[in-house]
Order: sequence, then structure tokens, then C-alpha cells
Amino acid sequence: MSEDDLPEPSRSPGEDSGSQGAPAPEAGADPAPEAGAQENAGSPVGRGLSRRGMLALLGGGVAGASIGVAGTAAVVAATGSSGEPGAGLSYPFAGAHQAGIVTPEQEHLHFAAFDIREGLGRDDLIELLQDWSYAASRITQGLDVSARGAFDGGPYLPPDDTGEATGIAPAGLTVTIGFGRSLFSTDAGEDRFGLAAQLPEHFTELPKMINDFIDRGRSAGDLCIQACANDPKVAVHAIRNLTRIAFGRAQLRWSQLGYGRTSSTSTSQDTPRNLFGQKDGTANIRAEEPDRLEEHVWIGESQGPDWAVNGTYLIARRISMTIEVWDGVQLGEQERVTGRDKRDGAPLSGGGEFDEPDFAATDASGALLIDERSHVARVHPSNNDGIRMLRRGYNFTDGNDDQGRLDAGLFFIAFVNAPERFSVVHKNMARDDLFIEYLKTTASSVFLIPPGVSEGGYVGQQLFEAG
Ligand SMILES: C=CC1=C(C)c2cc3[nH]c(cc4nc(cc5[nH]c(cc1n2)c(C)c5CCC(=O)O)C(CCC(=O)O)=C4C)c(C)c3C=C
Ligand SMILES: [Fe+2]
Repeated sequence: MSEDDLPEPSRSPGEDSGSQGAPAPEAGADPAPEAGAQENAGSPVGRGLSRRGMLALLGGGVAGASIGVAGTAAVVAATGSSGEPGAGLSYPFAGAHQAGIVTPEQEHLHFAAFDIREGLGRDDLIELLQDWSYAASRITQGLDVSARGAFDGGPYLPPDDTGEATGIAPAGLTVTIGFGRSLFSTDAGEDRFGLAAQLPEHFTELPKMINDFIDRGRSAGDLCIQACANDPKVAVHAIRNLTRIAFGRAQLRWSQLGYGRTSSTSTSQDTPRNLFGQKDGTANIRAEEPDRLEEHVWIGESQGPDWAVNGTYLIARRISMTIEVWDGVQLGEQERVTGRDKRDGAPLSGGGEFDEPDFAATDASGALLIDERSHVARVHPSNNDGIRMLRRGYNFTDGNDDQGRLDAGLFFIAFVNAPERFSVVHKNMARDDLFIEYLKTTASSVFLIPPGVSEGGYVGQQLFEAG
């Protein structure tokens, strides 16, 4: 992918030849009045980073350093040269919905939540979202975060881009940006960004569940970024560089790495296995099911508000799985708990993997073939007012405890058009799902994922234009 394949970039101060001869801004100086309102300001691809974004890449305080360097070369991270699966694959950043939801689920995740720095206001938030949109529109196409990138900023400045994705990007990278409830109103009721009136009525928190041991430091946040890619380094590069751009404006609150998808979001994908060895994602909503997506995933006009239509809610739950306990459980019991055959993922009522479970089917003695307390029975739409969700989770393994047990599990991600609908299913699961014995939830978050970015827009623009 060459930079020439992208819409003509506009020239932002100090970023390329357009700034030749311009006075070098002093690092740490307030942005010029016009900063953030650069030429072609509508286009995330064409905008360029704000002056503050560029300063952040310099480390936020290189006293006296000039950033008015004329850099003429477009820096391009070569695509598809590593031989990694999907290395040359790219998904557009712009669209009706954000990428990273129905996009065929990639193999690796780096998820991050951020808090906006105290004292910052609405314009600062908008500028950050513009900078993130600009950088995301580049890195998802295999480019460096800025035109100067990893190598063309000259020998006397830290490079704009950290460089580790060069040669392996974009690897199917998607960057999905979301808003926490605290962005609209803090727990103390503070309206830091003049957004309280825009808080959607459906944007509720999840109730506490049985087996919830929630670490607040690993939950929630003002903003989130979900970076998914088919190469782990590309996903980490995305979060690392977007975090750098946010320096001085938003601070990383928590982050989670995930490996090996635990779902399928397209009919083109095989069903993967989770750390319990189960086929996971069989009955998921897929990109090829537009009616189900409209009904269960995308925020519709009747749900609103208008600015959020075509967006969705992301539920993230870090669920530790007691894998050593599970590993000692007999195969037949493991299957009873799940309600599906472990080898082929078929429901215990019979048929193949993709056949619907028959919860009324019995054996010769009259016993139900699928236990009423099995996971599949508890979470099935027929037991939950027809509610479905789009699951997009990942495995995690974060070391071990002092008894030698792995700290491993499922970083569960689901997209629904109202958190309350997720809670209905979740309550049913928490109440008497046989699975609960093997699970412990250590973090829980809800983020609103605003609709997609139009050519010429930035993530969340609809919200800020709404009032
Ligand atoms: C409340 C939402 C859910 C949580 C939390 C959850 C955790 C969880 N699930 C598995 C493993 C499997 N889940 C499966 C199906 C399935 N799970 C949910 C919801 C939650 N799971 C739904 C809605 C469904 C689909 C139900 C249906 O329509 O049939 C399956 C079966 C295969 C599949 O369809 O994907 C497995 C296996 C784990 C390990 C886990 C927490 C660690
Ligand atoms: Fe499940």
C-alpha cells in the first residue's frame, strides 16, 4: 500500500513541504488558534495531526526543538512482506459503521481504555479524536502514524512512529474507538465536556453478577480503543502509537492483550476453540446477516439518540477461567456443562455444529439431552426474549498466581444495541448456568461505539455536532 493510494493529504504545520519556511513552533507552546482546523480539516486521512498531537509524539516537551521541519517523503510501512497470515490485508477506516465489529475477527487484540486529563475541555477532546482518526486512517492502511513516520523526521527528533510495524502492517488492522459513560457525566455528576444532555438513555452500567470480582482499575474509562490485527505486533503498535499521540491529553487507564479469536463474525471463517477446548462462536451473529445486525447490534432510530444511530455498545468482560479445575473434569461432564459435543460443537440433541439445539429432546429414559442449566440452554435466544449479541472475544494468558495456576481466560467482547439487553442474557447465565462454577469475572466495562466515520469526518463527530 502506497501513500498515493490514499486521498490527497493536506499539509499540516511542520509535517511536510507545505510548512517549509513556517516558523518553528516551540515545544510546549499553546497550539496556535488555527491548530486543529487545518486545511481539508474534514478528512481524517487528509487532516494531519494537530500541533499538540505532533508535540505529543516528540515526548511532550523537547524544549526548543523545532518541529517545523520540511519532510517531503511519505513514509510507508510496507505491506504484506512478512508472510504473516493476512499481512497485506486492509480494511477501510471510513464507513457507515466503525470497522472491527462485523469485520472478520482477526487473530490478535490489544484493547485499551483512557481517561482524559483533568482540566481539559470539549475542544481538547475533539482535537484528540481528530488526531486519533487521522492516525487510525493511516495505520489501518499500512502507513505510519504521520507522514514523517518512523524514519523521515531527521536525526535530531524522536521519530513520530515507533517503527515496529514496518514491513508487517496492516495485517488486517482495525481501530475501533468508543466512549465511556464518564465522558458524558462523571460519577459525581460533573459534565466536563458539555455532553451530559447527549447521554443516551440506554447507556446504562451492568448490574453486579454472581462471581463478579471487579477490579475498577481494569474497568471502564472515558475512551476506549479496540485494536485487532492478524499480527500481535501490529495491534500493539496501534495502541502504543495512539497512546503517544494522546500524551498530555489522555492517559492509559488499563489495557488487555488477547490472542486467538474465540468467535467467528463471518461465514468465511472456521469456528475457533477457546481455552476450555470448546468450539466457540458457532451460533454467533455474522456479517452476512444484515437483518440480525439491525435487530440486535446497530443502534436504531427508535433507540437513538440520532447521533448514535448506526453505532453500538461494546461490552467487555475479563473472565478468568479456572482451567486447572476444568482440566480435571470428565469429558461427558464438560459436554453437559456446555450443552454441546466437545469434538464437533454439535448440540447434544443431535445434528451437526450449525443445527439448532432442541431443548425438548429426550433420551430413552425421558431425560433431557441438553441440560436445562447448560451454558447453551441458559444463553440461547429462546430462553432470553429472543435476544442475540455479536460476540468477538479473545483468549488471554497473563502469567500465573503464587500457586502455579495460570491467570488465563476469555476477554469476552460483545456488541449489542442496548446494554440492558446484554444484562437480560447475563442475569440468566449468572443465576444458574453450570459454567459459572468455572468462571470468575475480574473486569467489566461498557462503551458506546459511535457510528462510522464519513470521508471527511472523525470518530464522534455526530455527537459534537448534536449540541
Ligand atoms: C452473557 C453473555 C455471555 C457470557 C458472559 C459468556 C461467557 C462464556 N461463553 C463461553 C463459551 C461458549 N459460549 C457459547 C455460546 C454462547 N455464549 C453466549 C453468551 C455468553 N457467553 C451466547 C449468547 C451464546 C450463543 C447461544 C446460542 O445462540 O446458541 C458456546 C457454544 C458455541 C457458540 O455458539 O459459540 C460456548 C462454547 C465461555 C468459555 C465463556 C466465559 C469464559
Ligand atoms: Fe458463551
